[in-house]
Amino acid sequence: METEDRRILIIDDEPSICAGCRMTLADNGYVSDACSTGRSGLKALLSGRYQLVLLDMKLPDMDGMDILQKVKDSGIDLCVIVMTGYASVKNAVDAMKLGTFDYLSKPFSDDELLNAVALAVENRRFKEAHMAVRRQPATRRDFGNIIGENPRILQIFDDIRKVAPTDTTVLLCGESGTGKELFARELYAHSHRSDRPFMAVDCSTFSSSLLESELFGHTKGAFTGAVQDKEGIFSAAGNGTLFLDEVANLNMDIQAKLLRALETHEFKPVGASRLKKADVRFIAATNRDLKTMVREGRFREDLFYRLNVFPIIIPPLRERRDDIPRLLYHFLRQTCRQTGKRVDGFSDESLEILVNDDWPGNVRQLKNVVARLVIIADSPVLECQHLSDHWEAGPEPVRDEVPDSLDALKAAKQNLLDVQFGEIEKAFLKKALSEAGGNITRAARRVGMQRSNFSTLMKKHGLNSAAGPSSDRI
Ligand SMILES: Nc1ncnc2c1ncn2[C@@H]1O[C@H](COP(=O)(O)OP(=O)(O)OP(=O)(O)O)[C@@H](O)[C@H]1O
Repeated sequence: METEDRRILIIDDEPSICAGCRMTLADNGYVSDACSTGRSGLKALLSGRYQLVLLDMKLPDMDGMDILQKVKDSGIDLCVIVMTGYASVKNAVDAMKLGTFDYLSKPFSDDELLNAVALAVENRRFKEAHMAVRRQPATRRDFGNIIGENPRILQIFDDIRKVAPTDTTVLLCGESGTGKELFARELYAHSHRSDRPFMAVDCSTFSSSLLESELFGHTKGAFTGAVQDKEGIFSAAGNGTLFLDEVANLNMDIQAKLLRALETHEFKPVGASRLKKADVRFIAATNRDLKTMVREGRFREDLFYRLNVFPIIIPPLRERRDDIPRLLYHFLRQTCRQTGKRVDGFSDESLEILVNDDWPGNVRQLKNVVARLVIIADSPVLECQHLSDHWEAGPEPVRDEVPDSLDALKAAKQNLLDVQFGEIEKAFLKKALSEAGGNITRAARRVGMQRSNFSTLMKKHGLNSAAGPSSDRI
């Protein structure tokens, strides 16, 4: 974007902003022009000469949103950085929904301007590179640590291959145990920062005050017990990658500090008066619906858009059942190696039950179940009998984060009840079916339910009538 044919346009009615930006950009090798009205700016943009625009949202003759909409309608592929006052951050977020890449809150520093432009340039290069390169057929050869051939997993490998070489922030979303950390590590391994540190922080394991000092460090005397300066994870990550797990657990105060770190790559240790720089690549993960949290006012909207630049959704295991046999055999071999025990495989019947299970704890639960089955196995083939032994050991607890508000506590309680009640409900259906020899009508009658309700519940739990005598819960 530094060359003459890839100019930057600044549209702002304040001459001092235009002049200041142009000077800073010129000092750093960028070529730019400026327009002081919306109409002249729009005309210049529609000429197609510009690939990046710094756009003021409040112009005397036109609204910035109208300009954005018209450019979008024209089909011109433009990277937009919105410049806005603090009062209109909401407006800026709306603009992001129209395809805006970034926003700068006025007044902004030269560094903030240059950071935003550099990110936009990098994003542009990334998009161009991948438009030019023909899509490679999905292959899993270079993802040796991850077991999966399901099309949605292969698509994730493809996405990781594309996004890993950039410094773009990635948000991994998926239920607990789906493999978010594993995918984060693969992303890191495929990035140009793979020879630098990978630091993982579980945001749910620290109290808010401790987390701030863990992340950003602290100075001596910053709080009781801070007997010396301490480097935080941001500093320790050096020029590496920071994996923020369970990012939904950050409180509002730390969210604001993280937002600054994401925007300016600057952070302030607790008790320090000066900002420090950190050139870190961020990967975040969540098992919560951040959009809902934003709607409920529990997660900052601007931080959400900052994190959600490149979301990767990891499906729960029950939505990729074709991978279950591969995972079962992978963990079977792994446990056999670790324990020195010889178990060759699963009987067809037990495999079918395992494949049809709901796996609320996803791959982590499956891994633990296989380990337990191998340990208790007394024959080279795992039979249904072994599964029922496991079932008596109780369902796998689903790990969850420590709630940080009354609402979150209630949601956690409901979640736990749903999971545990679901298990009881399923066992109840299986028992009734088993006692009725697999006959749905008789099973429903025995427990005093209408057949239609009974069979709806069976569908909910993925049971068929054969799930009677032989089918036991894993
Ligand atoms: N596709 C997979 N292939 C092999 N192992 C996997 C796969 N997915 C997950 N695992 C294993 O399952 C366990 C849980 O994975 P991981 O910790 O990455 O999940 P997570 O989504 O980050 O969980 P949480 O949200 O609870 O932190 C790990 O031991 C991981 O190695």
